[in-house]
Amino acid sequence: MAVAASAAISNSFTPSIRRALTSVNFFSSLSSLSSTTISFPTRQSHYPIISFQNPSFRLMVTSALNIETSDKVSPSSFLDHREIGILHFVKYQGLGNDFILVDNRDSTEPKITPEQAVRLCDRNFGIGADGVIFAMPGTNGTDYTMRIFNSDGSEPEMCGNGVRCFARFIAELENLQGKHSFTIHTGAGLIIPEIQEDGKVRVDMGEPILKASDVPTKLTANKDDAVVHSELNVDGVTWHVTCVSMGNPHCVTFGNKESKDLQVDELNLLEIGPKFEHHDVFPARTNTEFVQVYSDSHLKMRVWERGAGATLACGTGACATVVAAVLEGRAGRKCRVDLPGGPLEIEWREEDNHVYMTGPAEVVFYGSLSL
Ligand SMILES: N[C@@H](CCC[C@H](N)C(=O)O)C(=O)O
Repeated sequence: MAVAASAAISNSFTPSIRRALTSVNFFSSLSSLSSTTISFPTRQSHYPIISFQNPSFRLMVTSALNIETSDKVSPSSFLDHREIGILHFVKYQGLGNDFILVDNRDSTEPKITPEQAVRLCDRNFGIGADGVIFAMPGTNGTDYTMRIFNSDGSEPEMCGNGVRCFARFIAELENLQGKHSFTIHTGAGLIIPEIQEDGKVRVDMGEPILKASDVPTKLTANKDDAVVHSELNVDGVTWHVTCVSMGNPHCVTFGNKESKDLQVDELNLLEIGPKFEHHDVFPARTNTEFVQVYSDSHLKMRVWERGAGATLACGTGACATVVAAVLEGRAGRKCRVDLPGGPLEIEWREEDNHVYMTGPAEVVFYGSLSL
């Protein structure tokens, strides 16, 4: 079985990668090893090859770590192959929030189902990711459409770290270098990422939605139409919450009646997170951000994501956090938000009411699978 799968996969690689694999007798090693390292005479000095044997799908990945470019083989030549039954993907991460990116530009139907996404996202039995993202044809005149499945198979409207990865993925697919900007249709409307010269991606995330019924939350609005610093009882503890949608719902808290200023490292996120996510005041469930204020322009945040649990970062969550901090009078409009996976720069601009997010997005590895 392993050899058959490997043979199919081998055809998906560029000739130089195939030569390298063949030269170390890769295919016979696949049936007995779960992990091995291969020297590559191509664009990478050492290519760790990891194979997963799984009854429901077969997968091989090639790591993109330690890249030393030495010839003309480009990642897009790998992605260009289109064998029937074989799905190529690239795994990306934005501050440790990781995604399986699928080239879906030839169809408006996602190439994998939510159920398959759950299996692929599994960190023990699959590739491991917080979600699967599809790069699709544009809608209403946009360059592209982005759809995403969370690791639980649900489909959110938007993903901030994901859209930075999406922009880098498009640049790779289209073989673009340097500064580039795209218009992307998402469930949260038009999103415009711009790849900067340094490789980071700055994203116009649009306007935050504050109207309680649109977030959505059943909590009563107390500041115009918005829910700001409102009391929410979660498992006997009264938390102060501000509700913000960045296309997807967020509940932001800086503390509760017992501990007014949170020490976010002390939180038991696994216990408290799901109680917020499934609270009956959030009809579409919610993402929750627990925030500590360092200064007027520096916040620290941990997140419990709807449909994905505790992740290392959440872009829409960082945006919602700064909006909530401004509404509660805790910080200015331009902040650095520290997440477990690293910092994001966020600005809620007064001039256009848009939120701008800047941060990294990197390839982790390339892979192929037969579903
Ligand atoms: N990690 C993402 C958010 C992904 C969607 C979220 N889990 C939801 O269901 O709304 C981000 O970086 O924004």
